[in-house]
Amino acid sequence: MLRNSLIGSLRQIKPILCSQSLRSLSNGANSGLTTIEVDDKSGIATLSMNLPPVNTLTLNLMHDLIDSINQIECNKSRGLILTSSNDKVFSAGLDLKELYKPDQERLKEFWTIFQDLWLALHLCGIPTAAAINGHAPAAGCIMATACEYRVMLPDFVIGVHATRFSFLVSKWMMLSYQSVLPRRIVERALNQGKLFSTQEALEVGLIDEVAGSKKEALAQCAAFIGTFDKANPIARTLTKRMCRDSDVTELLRDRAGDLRACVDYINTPLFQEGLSAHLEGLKEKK
Ligand SMILES: CCCCCCCCCCCC/C=C/CC(=O)SCCNC(=O)CCNC(=O)[C@H](O)C(C)(C)COP(=O)(O)OP(=O)(O)OC[C@H]1O[C@@H](n2cnc3c(N)ncnc32)[C@H](O)[C@@H]1OP(=O)(O)O
Repeated sequence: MLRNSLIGSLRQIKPILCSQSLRSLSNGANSGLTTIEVDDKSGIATLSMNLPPVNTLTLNLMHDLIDSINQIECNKSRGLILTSSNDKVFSAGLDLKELYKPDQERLKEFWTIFQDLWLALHLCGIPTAAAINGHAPAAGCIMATACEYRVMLPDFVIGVHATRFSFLVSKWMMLSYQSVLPRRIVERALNQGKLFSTQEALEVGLIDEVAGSKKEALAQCAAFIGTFDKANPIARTLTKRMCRDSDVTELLRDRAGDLRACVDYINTPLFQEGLSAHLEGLKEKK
């Protein structure tokens, strides 16, 4: 019953490209904000975000990421490693400019594609890992928590600091955080708007390992993906999705409701004032 409903829900977001032959993965279908490199020996695909200066999740980057995840999954790569081609920032999270005094239709599209991206990553059938080679605040952290394993480089920060700017997060974003960290730590960190240093993130279990360089991080992610070699891939995928069922059901059950709540909240003076101050703060930093 659970499995059938899960498979039913998953069909809604199944990649549409799966019937095509995609042995040589390219980003022809998107606008080049991501790159995919497949290691011929291991069969593992590295998906890099490549939107200077800080990989903000714009509509285009999110579209590219979804296309790329679908391509990698359809091509039956052995695993997916998400990383950044910027050596200081993994991702700065959602594009704040899209949230400030937004055009209402575009905001709806923006939030819907963010939901799609999280679902694509969270339910990706193959093993996933994040090589976090730079700062990963807010939605940058949420993307990393949607992966199955996290390796991070030293001297960066990761976490969801939304409350600092009077932002809230959706329940499914919170559940993503909570799928990695104990609830009491999530509750405290969200309420504090805490960004964890690499070392703190390791100590609480937000990340699994620290790496000395990006090359090492990619190797550690690949080693994690290799740990599934003895598992039957279909059984593994179904098991992963069953384990994640309660996290995604919250969103799949009422995507329209989540969209409405978020759009309403983003339009409040509380949110808009907090965002305006945050954007000023980013400018003044210079
Ligand atoms: C009651 C029921 C309610 C139900 C639920 C309601 C839910 C409501 C939803 C509300 C939305 C909440 C969603 C939150 C998720 C998010 O992801 S929001 C994004 C948050 N991200 C940030 O705050 C990160 C901000 N950036 C930084 O901290 C730094 O840039 C950095 C540490 C990532 C990197 O620092 P550095 O390398 O020094 O670069 P900068 O000089 O700071 O930045 C370069 C350049 O980029 C601009 N920029 C940075 N981040 C963003 C961003 N997220 N969006 C847009 N632009 C960004 C920055 O301003 C610089 O621009 P200029 O060069 O000055 O033009």
